[in-house]
Amino acid sequence: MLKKREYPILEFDTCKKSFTEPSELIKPIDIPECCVITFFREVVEKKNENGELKLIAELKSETLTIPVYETMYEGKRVALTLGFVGAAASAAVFEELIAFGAKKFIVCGGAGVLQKDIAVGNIVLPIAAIRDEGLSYHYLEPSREVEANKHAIQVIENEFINDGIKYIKAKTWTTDAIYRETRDKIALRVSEGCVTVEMEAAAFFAVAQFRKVILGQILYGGDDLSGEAWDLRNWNSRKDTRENLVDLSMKICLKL
Ligand SMILES: O=P(O)(O)O[C@H]1O[C@H](CO)[C@@H](O)[C@H]1O
Ligand SMILES: O=c1cc[nH]c(=O)[nH]1
Repeated sequence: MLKKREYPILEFDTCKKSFTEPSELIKPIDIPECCVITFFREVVEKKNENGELKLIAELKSETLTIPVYETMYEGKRVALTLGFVGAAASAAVFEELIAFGAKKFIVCGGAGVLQKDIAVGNIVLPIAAIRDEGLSYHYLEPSREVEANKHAIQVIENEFINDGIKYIKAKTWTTDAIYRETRDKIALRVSEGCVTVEMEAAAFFAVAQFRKVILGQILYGGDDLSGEAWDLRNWNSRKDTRENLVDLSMKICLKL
């Protein structure tokens, strides 16, 4: 039996096998090896309306169904689907995609910025995430941070450099509690080297390590938490940034 610790979240189980093992519950499908998970729903919907996507699966949960599509990028098959907001739900979607047979992933989403000079739309490449969420503690021993996959970081950077895309390489703060981002917590995370805050990176990195699949994440600067008051900056209406990022993610994913 597991040793009881003061806090349940620290009771890490080294046993790799789950009672609910995804590979025993979910049958593999004919899914492309490369899969882009995006949080930009309107971009996926537009591609679907334009007839660019083929539905290959549906990930059902109690409250909503996430479509999994396949598309072609420069003559190659790539899967395209949506993330589910929050570490726990995103990790479940990710597990199911792995069980289907996908092996290489790029995630693209937005994040709050903790540094004033990161404009809306600026690209951030997270190299590690501060584990201020719960999900990753079920996959990896407790630690402050989880690193992103080094190969994925290299491939993403090569593409940014080749395409002349400016980017910031830094840590991100993954939180479960969007409405408990306090001044002092923001200052602490900045002192630890974080430039963004979001809700999924630590979970994606932890599951990827545990399942031995390749995953890289690309964020773009959204709302601003670096000033006196929170500034929405209309970040989620940046149509072009979001469309370009999904296409760029497909291009990079096929190079992983
Ligand atoms: O645009 P996305 O990637 O969803 O980013 C951020 O916005 C959501 C919170 O509103 C969380 O998912 C967080 O990570
Ligand atoms: O998690 C998040 C995402 C965007 N903006 C925030 O302040 N927090």
